[in-house]
Amino acid sequence: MTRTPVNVTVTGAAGQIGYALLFRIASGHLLGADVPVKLRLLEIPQGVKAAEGTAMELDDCAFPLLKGIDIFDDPNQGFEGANIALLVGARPRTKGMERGDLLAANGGIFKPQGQAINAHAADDIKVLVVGNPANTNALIAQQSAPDVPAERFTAMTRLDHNRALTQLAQKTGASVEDIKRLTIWGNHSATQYPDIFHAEIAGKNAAEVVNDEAWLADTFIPTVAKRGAAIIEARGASSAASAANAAIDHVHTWVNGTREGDWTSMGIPSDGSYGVPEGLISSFPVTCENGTYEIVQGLDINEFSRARIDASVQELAEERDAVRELGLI
Ligand SMILES: NC(=O)C1=CN([C@@H]2O[C@H](COP(=O)(O)OP(=O)(O)OC[C@H]3O[C@@H](n4cnc5c(N)ncnc54)[C@H](O)[C@@H]3O)[C@@H](O)[C@H]2O)C=CC1
Ligand SMILES: O=C([O-])CC(=O)C(=O)O
Repeated sequence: MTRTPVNVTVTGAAGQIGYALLFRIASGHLLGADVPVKLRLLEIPQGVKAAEGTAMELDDCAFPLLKGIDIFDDPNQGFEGANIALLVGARPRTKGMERGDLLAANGGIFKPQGQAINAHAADDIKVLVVGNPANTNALIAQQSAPDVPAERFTAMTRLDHNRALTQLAQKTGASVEDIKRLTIWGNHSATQYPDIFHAEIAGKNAAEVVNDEAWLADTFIPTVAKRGAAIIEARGASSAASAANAAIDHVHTWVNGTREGDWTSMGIPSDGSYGVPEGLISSFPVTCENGTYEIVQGLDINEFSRARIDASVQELAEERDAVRELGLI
């Protein structure tokens, strides 16, 4: 039986992450080696020509699963029939820009995109927001799409999750695939909290294996939380290939499920679990099955973790209040 292609809309398609992302979507890494895709690339008018160049290269790969590429500069067309939307394009912070200016500039992108998703996307749309500030951009898009179930809007903390896995593996000499149940809580920002208290390394509690609270507080957490800045410092450009890889992982896990006995981290609208105010798009431990996710319940949160989760959630609440004041939600 021939499968109907899945429509995947990618915004910011001509950017750094877009260039690292599109070839992997087209080669089957996003949804699976047997799932045909059609790409819908959304750019601003100045980005269209570069997106056309990338589309030429995609054609030149002769990917068997790639059933079409269309390029748009109008979100209403870009999200038409979209089953999966990767919102990558965002307004970066430039010199002298205050946080409020950044939120306002991104509101000008994510509000109309949320409205376009509401009006034109397929009924089964799943949205991943990558563009920063990812959690609050996701909140703006979600609030602008009242007819789409809120849980379909997610923000990317999988890059943080993957960074934490490797830091922990390198510290303990374990292999990344032996590590399970690690969690990123809160915001995709320097306040995020990578939590190893429930993680397991080859079946043993990770915090007990590490047994070094000073390393946790002074090395592990800041290394993971500030990794984006460290990459910018070293590379002279922000994480692109690793961010694209994390976006692939996020959607692949959401659609195809978490592995047995493990969970992942996703920024999702809070249902009030773990004291995170309902509606904030915050990172939680989640399991995925059959294209849906559920927050892992019943974890004991110790004092060390509680203070850090609360601080990151407080930052999310402040960002929400700021965009509310700007009339964006
Ligand atoms: N959540 C996460 O873990 C991470 C998030 N990021 C964020 O991802 C975003 C993209 O990063 P890069 O690709 O490196 O940036 P980039 O600047 O190379 O590309 C962004 C692209 O978005 C396009 N764009 C801007 N406004 C748009 C709109 N309204 N509609 C469609 N396209 C639009 C631009 O023309 C540009 O081609 C940034 O906000 C970055 O901070 C980056 C790394 C990790
Ligand atoms: O700050 C940025 O643009 C990059 C980023 O989010 C990250 O690498 O985690």
